[in-house]
Amino acid sequence: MIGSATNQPFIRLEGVRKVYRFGGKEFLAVSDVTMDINEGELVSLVGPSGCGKSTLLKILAGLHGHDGGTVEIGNPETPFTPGRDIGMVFQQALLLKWRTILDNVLLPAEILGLPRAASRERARDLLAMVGLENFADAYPSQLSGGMQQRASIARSLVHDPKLILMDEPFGALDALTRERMNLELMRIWKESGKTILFVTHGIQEAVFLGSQVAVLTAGPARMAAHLDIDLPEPRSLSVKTSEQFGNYTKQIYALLGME
Ligand SMILES: Nc1ncnc2c1ncn2[C@@H]1O[C@H](COP(=O)(O)OP(=O)(O)OP(=O)(O)O)[C@@H](O)[C@H]1O
Repeated sequence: MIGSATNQPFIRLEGVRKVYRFGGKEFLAVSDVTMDINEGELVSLVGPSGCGKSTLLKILAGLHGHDGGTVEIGNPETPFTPGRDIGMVFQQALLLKWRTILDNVLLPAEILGLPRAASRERARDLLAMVGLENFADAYPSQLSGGMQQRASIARSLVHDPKLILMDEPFGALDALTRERMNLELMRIWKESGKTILFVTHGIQEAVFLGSQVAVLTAGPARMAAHLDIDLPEPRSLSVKTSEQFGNYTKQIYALLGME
């Protein structure tokens, strides 16, 4: 984990509120979310379905506005340019089927008009980092779901963004592949040093991956807690059987009223 040289957090959310308006009606999706996130953290956002996790991610991505509170990203040491500095990973890999894996990974660099040769080199390095170096010229249909999701993680990193937003990236994968992808993501996070926000329904997944876990309660989203997760490093799957891990998951179940 890289620490920020400044005392100012990388992300500052203060009393964030979001109202959806449709058909003359209003729906309060996020009522009051306050949290600070330092650079280099992997923060899991966990909470029940419909509690506003994706909405919060979309606000951070600049895809949705907010109706109250403040959202600030960046600090004097690490300035932040919204269109340039965000990488996104969704539940589905959303690869373009007519483009090779390498060309899919290159897409954000192309859209941003980054230098071609350097981007290709970086894309190849990223494919190696996610274990797909031999699939650069393959097409998405030739890859398994887990491999496609690894390609989409490489794509989210190709333009070297400062913030990666992940919305249930492993939700569509089978249980074993999901565990393998958790280990992969852990390694990629350590290697890249990026700030990552990771939305999940999975309490175990949230604790296993997060350096911090933000717990949101049911709609409208409110912060129930923001926990620091202190588990032995490097984390391996066996940590899930430890008492410490069990205590964190129990605490989150209790916060969600699911004891
Ligand atoms: N574009 C929209 N217009 C109106 N309501 C919306 C819109 N997007 C989301 N909502 C509502 O806002 C609430 C929060 O949705 P959101 O997708 O943020 O929740 P979530 O916690 O990510 O859910 P899930 O875990 O099931 O994906 C839900 O009740 C949803 O119906």
